[in-house]
Amino acid sequence: MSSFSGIWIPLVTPFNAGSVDFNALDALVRRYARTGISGFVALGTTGEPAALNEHEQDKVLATVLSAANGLPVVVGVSGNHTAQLCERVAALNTQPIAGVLVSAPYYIKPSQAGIIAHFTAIADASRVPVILYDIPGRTGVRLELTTLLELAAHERIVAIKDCGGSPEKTRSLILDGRLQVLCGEDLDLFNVLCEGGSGAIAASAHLFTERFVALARLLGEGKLTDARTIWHALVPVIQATFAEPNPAPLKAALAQLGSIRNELRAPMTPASRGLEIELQKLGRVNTP
Ligand SMILES: O=C(O)C1=N[C@H](C(=O)O)C[C@H](O)C1
Repeated sequence: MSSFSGIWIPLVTPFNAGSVDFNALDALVRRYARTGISGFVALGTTGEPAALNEHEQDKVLATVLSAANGLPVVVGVSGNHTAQLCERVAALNTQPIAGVLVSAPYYIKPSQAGIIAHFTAIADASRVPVILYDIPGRTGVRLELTTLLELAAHERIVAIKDCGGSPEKTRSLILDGRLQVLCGEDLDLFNVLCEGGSGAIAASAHLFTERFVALARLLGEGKLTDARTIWHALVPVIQATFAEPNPAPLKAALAQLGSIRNELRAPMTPASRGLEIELQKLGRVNTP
């Protein structure tokens, strides 16, 4: 059975003078692959996939796969045209990927029955595991608990990236036990892992990655006091990472570290100067 647990990094897509910076992406992935993370998400929300054409998306995936050093790679898939997404997933299945991370159809607000049919069609079209991505703040549509429990019966739907905003729903899914629950709301990470979540897909884990890994390990071992110390130091970093639209703060922080250029594609804009200064201070405070 595939395991979606531990800390997964939903990678940023570096740019340089308007083009995708594949060298920077390659170097990032090689570095993170040595930090103890469980895997990567390519083309997740943080990777600005809507700003990439198909050729760029394919090349990003190829770059991540070749640099991941054997770590599993999940690919983000989003859209609201069920048949087209089934074709996309079937095409992705030809790649050595660990799964697809599929968000609910955005903008058009289908019924729960429509959502069940959508995910079922995609899971039927896939040979690799499907991770549901519940993020109503971005898609405009909630995945109700009954919907998720029905989808959990599908043999290829094995996990959820949970940004659903409902601790009760998260708890019910953990107790149900059929879907591995990956926290997708970084500030909820400590609580979700304590409740029995399997891990996290956390954009903020681009920063102080080893500490996120240690946090998950310590909580798994029941070492609450040590885990708390790490968590309390990470909270301001996570807050700053999401103080402005993701991935702008993250790209500013990674640029300060010299890993990438501080560039996004329109309509996304770079972090404000004030936040850049705050990120710089946090980097100094948190650097051992
Ligand atoms: O790219 C992702 O996957 C993530 N997206 C969330 C978001 O941008 O809302 C945040 C999460 O940390 C990972």
